[in-house]
Amino acid sequence: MTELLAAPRRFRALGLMSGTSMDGIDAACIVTDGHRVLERGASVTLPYDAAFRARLRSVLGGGGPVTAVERELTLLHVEAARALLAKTGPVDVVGFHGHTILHRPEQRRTWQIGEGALLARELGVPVVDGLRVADVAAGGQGAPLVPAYHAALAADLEKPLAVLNVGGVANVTYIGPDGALLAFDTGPGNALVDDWMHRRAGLPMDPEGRYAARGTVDEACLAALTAHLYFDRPPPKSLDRDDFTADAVAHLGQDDGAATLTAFTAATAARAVEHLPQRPRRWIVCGGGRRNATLMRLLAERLAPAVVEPVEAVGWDGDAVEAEAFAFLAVRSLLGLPVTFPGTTGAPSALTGGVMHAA
Ligand SMILES: Nc1ncnc2c1ncn2[C@@H]1O[C@H](COP(=O)(O)OP(=O)(O)OP(=O)(O)O)[C@@H](O)[C@H]1O
Ligand SMILES: CC(=O)N[C@H]1[C@@H]2OC[C@@H](O2)[C@@H](O)[C@@H]1O[C@H](C)C(=O)O
Repeated sequence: MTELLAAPRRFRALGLMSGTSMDGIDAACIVTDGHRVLERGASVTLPYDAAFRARLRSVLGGGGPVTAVERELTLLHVEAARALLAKTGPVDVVGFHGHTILHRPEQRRTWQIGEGALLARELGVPVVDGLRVADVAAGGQGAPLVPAYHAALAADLEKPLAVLNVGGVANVTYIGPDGALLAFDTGPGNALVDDWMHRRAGLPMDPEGRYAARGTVDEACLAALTAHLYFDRPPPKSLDRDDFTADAVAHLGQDDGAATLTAFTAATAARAVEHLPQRPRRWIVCGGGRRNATLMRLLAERLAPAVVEPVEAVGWDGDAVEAEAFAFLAVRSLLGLPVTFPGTTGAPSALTGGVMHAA
């Protein structure tokens, strides 16, 4: 407590995120008082090699031994954090997401692997992890967590506004004219397309959406995919990476499959509108999916007349938003401020969260 009282009002914080795409670790620094984003600093990405990605994939679901992969994942986070600290200089706290290997909020289970204590020891900086745990224990979805940061970043932007993150899974944050938040996972992001490209073309993704652009959307398959009851369910709601499969497109050719799965992501993100209190006039898109030109075109078509643009249009860094968010949430945790809200995770009330590991 004395330590907390002595702590600076402005915190330099470093956030670390290993997302559902399993493409690597994003690390970013910000300066914040836990309410406002006072400065956004440098960021780095440490990509996973194919062999580690395969090992990480092998522990998804949590059915087998995870210790060795968890250790390796943590040491890769040490490497990513050190690379960033070399650019930014020392920080007060690190926010560590870890990697989600299981997410079953209806069973009050969510599991992010990563050893916060080891990371804190190696870096010599206090680490906050376990940011989803208290929320899920209280009956919340434990996700999405980033909306509180979207709201802080969007403080001066015109509302209502929708922020769409297209990572492995896609999630939306709606910020109403009064600042009220409504957030949920909309459906698949890039994960199904990535897996499809991996199987059919040996590629980690559909670069810029070029394969999807050459293909034709199979409307019957798209209808079968979007018939899933998840999309009718009102929020709060969240997804595990592998809640959807590409089985419905298995018989399609490489390009038509990519086109149909990309349309699936766009169609379900657009269906989020059904659950929003008002139609946003502007959608800003972060996450790797904003680099997929075919996806961006389909989103613009389905959300018209709303404007759809990458978050760079408002000066944010679409690759760093999630890592920055975990820096922000770590500071909020340190200050005992809420990190989840009834409108974001369905938490029964605004809740703080996170587990602190001393350096
Ligand atoms: N140039 C590109 N063209 C097409 N797709 C791209 C491109 N660059 C990145 N992507 C897509 O973005 C994905 C990575 O996105 P991102 O880093 O936002 O995901 P994440 O942080 O793992 O996910 P999550 O938000 O689910 O935690 C890649 O797997 C790929 O599908
Ligand atoms: C359980 C889990 O790790 N969920 C991720 C996933 O990836 C995107 C979407 O699904 C989102 O709900 C969440 O990540 C971001 C960082 C979040 O919590 O806001």
